[in-house]
Amino acid sequence: MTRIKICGLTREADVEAAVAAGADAIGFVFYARSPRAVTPGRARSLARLLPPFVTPVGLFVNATDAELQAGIEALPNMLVQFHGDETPADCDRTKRPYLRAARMAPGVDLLDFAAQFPNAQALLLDAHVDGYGGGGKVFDWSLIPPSVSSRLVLSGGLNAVNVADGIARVRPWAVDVSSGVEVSKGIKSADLIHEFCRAVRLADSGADAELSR
Ligand SMILES: O=C(O)c1ccccc1N[C@@H]1O[C@H](COP(=O)(O)O)[C@@H](O)[C@H]1O
Repeated sequence: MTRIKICGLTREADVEAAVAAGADAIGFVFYARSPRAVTPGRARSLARLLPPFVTPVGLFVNATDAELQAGIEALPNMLVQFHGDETPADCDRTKRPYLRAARMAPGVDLLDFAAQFPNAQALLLDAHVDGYGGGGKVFDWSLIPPSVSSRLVLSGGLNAVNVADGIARVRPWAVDVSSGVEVSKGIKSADLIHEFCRAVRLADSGADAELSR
């Protein structure tokens, strides 16, 4: 079963829509330059809407220790998503479970990158865009070496139309979407969230049918 993360939530109604649609994880952007940024206090009040077994994820880009600490204090059970230029030592220093984003572009050696981050719970693969991420851009999935052994979270320009193809080709542990379920930056559409989650479930059931043949 492919896990689903919906990222960049700023409104109660969007959190409720993501939970109702069956999302496994909800991302809060703690990066002040993002149009989807929330403060730790705002993230804490949005995260109160999460039921058990739906994981809050805090996204950081080159954050200071104080910024990380403020996010972790607001959401003590969060998974950290490092989406900037953080080194393995930066990531390990928080002593929290984390995802490490790899910004995919021609020439990126994902095997080498994976070897640098053995403690990451998963590598989150996003397209290389200006502004670090959330650009709604699909990268060339053939850049992913089949031999990479880390768990992968496929991200970057996913939407209800292309996510099944991504699942079939990459077989990721999880998929992550932000722009593809938005009407404008930081404002999600409940309909698009439901369509995205439905497309993931359909892709999974297609894969199951294939396996049982
Ligand atoms: O959402 C942002 O504004 C953002 C800013 C800086 C780094 C990452 C960001 N978002 C993450 O980017 C990927 C891909 O998003 P999209 O679906 O292509 O819009 C996703 O993990 C977002 O969480």
